[in-house]
Amino acid sequence: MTSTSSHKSASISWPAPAKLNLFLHVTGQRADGYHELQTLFQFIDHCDYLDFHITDTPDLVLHSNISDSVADSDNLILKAAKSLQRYAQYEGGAHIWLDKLLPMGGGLGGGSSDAATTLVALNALWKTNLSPSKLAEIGLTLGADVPVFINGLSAFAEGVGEKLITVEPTESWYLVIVPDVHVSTKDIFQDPDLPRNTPKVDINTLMTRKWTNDCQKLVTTRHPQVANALSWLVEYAPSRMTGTGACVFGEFTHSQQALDALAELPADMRGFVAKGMNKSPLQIRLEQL
Ligand SMILES: C[C@@](CO)(OP(=O)(O)O)[C@H](O)COP(=O)(O)OP(=O)(O)OC[C@H]1O[C@@H](n2ccc(N)nc2=O)[C@H](O)[C@@H]1O
Ligand SMILES: Nc1ncnc2c1ncn2[C@@H]1O[C@H](COP(=O)(O)OP(=O)(O)O)[C@@H](O)[C@H]1O
Repeated sequence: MTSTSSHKSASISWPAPAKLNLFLHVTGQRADGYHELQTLFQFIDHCDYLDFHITDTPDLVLHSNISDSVADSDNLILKAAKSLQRYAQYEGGAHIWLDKLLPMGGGLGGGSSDAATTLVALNALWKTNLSPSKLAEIGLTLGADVPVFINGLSAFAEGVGEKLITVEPTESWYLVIVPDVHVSTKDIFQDPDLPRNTPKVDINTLMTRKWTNDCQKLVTTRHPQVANALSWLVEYAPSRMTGTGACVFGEFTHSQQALDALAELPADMRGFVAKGMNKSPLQIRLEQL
């Protein structure tokens, strides 16, 4: 059930941060059609926020500012809450408030992050006490990016994104541009022009190699808005796309450099400055309980 009510519980919000794919390689395709990836995930301090009010009755109710664009039956927050309730055979429920601040479908992983925050927060509030690895297993059924958000640490990922090794890339400052276009992950992975056989890289070479995104060429060819954003951004910093797009990010050493570039952003582009974080804001919130 969705309500557009603006009423919020008094509890302190739980963050659901965005991620960047600092690089993204497509290394193969599985028999079920899914693609094998190698990627480097880092969180940024730009988040959605969720509030939870637990109830004795089993209803799960979502109050959100995206109820017009995402139906309840599709919303990963309700799917996550239902999965946990079912797995743990929990008899109560929850009212959940979502303050959606992250752009949707931009390769920042907001939907997966909302799902991860729901699993982590309700596991704590319902006292269902599932281990992080069990939560990640439940999360993986909702989206390939959910496990890294549950794990809460920057990671080199393989498989479809579920095999995680913790790494600590530099916590740079990023100028993220949000092109005004929706890129369908499914369409990109179905396109015959997507390169699918990048040789696997060795974890020991990660930090010294040039970071690239195998989906970028295809997405910029299909979507001039993404190409325009990148050609503007590369004048200021090393830049590339996150996930299957559409967002692109430039990497800066100091916040002021990123803010100076943001101040020059053409009027027809939208963007924000964020800090890379190797420990996610969700993990930090959890440790404060
Ligand atoms: C590419 C990545 C990298 O972080 O990010 P996003 O750009 O979505 O954030 C993710 O792995 C996205 O994973 P996930 O969020 O589960 O993808 P979905 O939107 O569910 O995938 C839509 C469709 O894309 C295809 N797909 C997705 C992931 C993958 N490794 N191989 C695929 O072939 C499948 O056909 C799937 O049905
Ligand atoms: N809570 C949610 N927040 C955002 N998108 C959601 C949510 N639940 C389901 N979705 C669906 O997931 C799609 C992908 O969302 P998102 O995770 O923001 O992008 P991406 O996978 O490109 O990083 C959205 O277009 C939307 O249809």
